[in-house]
Amino acid sequence: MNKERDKISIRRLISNVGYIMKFAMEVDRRAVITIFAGYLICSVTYAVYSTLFLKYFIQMMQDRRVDLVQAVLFVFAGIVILTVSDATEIALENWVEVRFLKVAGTVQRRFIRKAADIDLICYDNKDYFDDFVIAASQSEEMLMTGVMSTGYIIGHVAGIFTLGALVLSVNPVIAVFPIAGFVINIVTRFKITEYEYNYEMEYKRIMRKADYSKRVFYQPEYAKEIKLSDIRVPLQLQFNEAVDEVMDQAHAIGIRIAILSLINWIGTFTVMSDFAIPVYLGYLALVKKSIRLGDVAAMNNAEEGIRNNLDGLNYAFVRFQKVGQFAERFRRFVDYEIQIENREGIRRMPEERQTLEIKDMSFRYAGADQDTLHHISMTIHPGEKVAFVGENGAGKTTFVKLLMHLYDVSEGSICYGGHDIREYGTKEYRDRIGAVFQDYQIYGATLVENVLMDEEKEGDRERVLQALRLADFEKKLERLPDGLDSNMTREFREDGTMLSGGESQKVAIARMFARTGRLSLAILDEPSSALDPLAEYRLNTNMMKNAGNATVIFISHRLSTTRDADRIYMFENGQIIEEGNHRELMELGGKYAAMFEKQAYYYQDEVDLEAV
Ligand SMILES: Nc1ncnc2c1ncn2[C@@H]1O[C@H](COP(=O)(O)OP(=O)(O)OP(=O)(O)O)[C@@H](O)[C@H]1O
Repeated sequence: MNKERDKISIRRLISNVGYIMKFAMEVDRRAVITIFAGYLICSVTYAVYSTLFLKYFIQMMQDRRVDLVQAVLFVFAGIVILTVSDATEIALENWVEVRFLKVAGTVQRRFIRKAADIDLICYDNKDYFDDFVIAASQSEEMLMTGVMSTGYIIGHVAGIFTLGALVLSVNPVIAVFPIAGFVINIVTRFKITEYEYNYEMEYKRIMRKADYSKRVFYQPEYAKEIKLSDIRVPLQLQFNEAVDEVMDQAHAIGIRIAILSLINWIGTFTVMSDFAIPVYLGYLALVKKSIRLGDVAAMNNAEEGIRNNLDGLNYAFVRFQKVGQFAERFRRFVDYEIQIENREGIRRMPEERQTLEIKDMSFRYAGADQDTLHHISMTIHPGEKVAFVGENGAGKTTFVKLLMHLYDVSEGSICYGGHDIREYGTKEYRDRIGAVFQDYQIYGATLVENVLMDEEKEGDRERVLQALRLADFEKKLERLPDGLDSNMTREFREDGTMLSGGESQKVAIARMFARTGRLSLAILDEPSSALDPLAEYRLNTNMMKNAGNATVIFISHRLSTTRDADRIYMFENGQIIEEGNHRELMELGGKYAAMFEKQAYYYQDEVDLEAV
């Protein structure tokens, strides 16, 4: 966690709280106004009851101005006022709980929509990512705290004004006591909150490491390796170190907080209220005889009320401080302007398949100190089958991510049909591209949804069946309990289907076949890495046969799969160092030829697939 980024000025803090309130009003104006009005009513009625009512009652009794019936009626009126005040508060608090479930739902819906649309670049930036995770996980709590604290503040300020007016009308000196207590309280409380907040941030930073180790020990996908290796040792060490560090921090901050709390308690409660006020009121009533018995009771209650309201105000401010700090992230998330994903474009995508032209293009990841791709140029005509090869980390996946417009290029351009792809609406452009990446996912949904990657509509089934057939998944499909409706993963169902690595990859590949009719460009990033040689062979033949007129770009480390490509590009350190078809590159006798020969040597015993 970046400490500098967490430091914000008081002005910014106030503006952040204002931002949260505006957001809350936008989501549920009625709830916010009801909360404010409710706390205002509770506070004023209680202030009136505990002072004016009591004062007149005692004075009437003292002066014997009332008979029994009047006294009973007066008491009854008091009970009614008190009941209204308390009942409003209780009802309000219960109502808020329920109402905020609705607010939370609305906020979560908005956040999920935004998170799904956020640019990929944000996932590469640790700070953005932290902002998003924290903003999304704490948004409801923060909104509720912000609104409730504002409600409390309105109530407390109204209470202080009502009671303050009464105190000032009797004896202004009495007002000094709660104010002095308030000052001690606010200074110490703010400091305590600052310590607590810093600790919380440090805790999150330190525990991220520990959480990682914990996650690794709990999750099934790590279980095999954990049992079969000693990776647990460094992870356990990491966990222990994090816990020790957190404990040291807690100890250091704990002592400071304890001292401040003591000062706070002595200053605020003991000296100011329990001792100073009663003594001063006693002096006024008994020695100076400047106030009456009713006034003593009313003043004592008023002072207590003012102090409680000031304390409440104080707590509300402290909570504001937290809300304001968290809101910094919330704001960054809500205000983040989605750049690529929501781009509408100024040009419609052409209906016909077009040439893809990359012109002197370079790319650098955000925060990186050098380019990952350098001055790449190439032209891919419609329907061509093109292979990208090269060592790990050479930049092949980055290049296809740029072709899919998941990032904007840093220099140069990518053109489709003669126009920069930034001129097309992102969604419309991507709609024509099918991609299977190395890190595809199988989702906790039915098989048919996993292939369509969309809701199922009428007439989709036949297409999905055909796609699964082409992806060589037919045999497995016959064995699935509910066929296309089988639930994948055990995320939500005990009896969910767990696919093997190769089977999952076939489902991912079927996604591509399910769309081939509509595709202009099919991208396969090592589509056959988890397949056995036979399945790989079938995949390649099916892909070439069924891609129709779509341009196919595939990345592969097994050079036996690239032989039939129209053109092969060899990547090295973010540059293209060789290009041509298999025969040309072999004749060139460069890096491709050397790599191919090395692989041929290792795989010479591989099955003669043409014969299968
Ligand atoms: N999100 C990212 N942020 C910063 N650097 C990245 C990011 N993704 C990849 N890189 C870096 O870019 C370089 C190229 O990675 P890329 O995945 O494009 O290589 P590749 O040729 O596809 O490798 P492989 O064959 O192993 O899949 C690598 O050095 C990698 O560390």
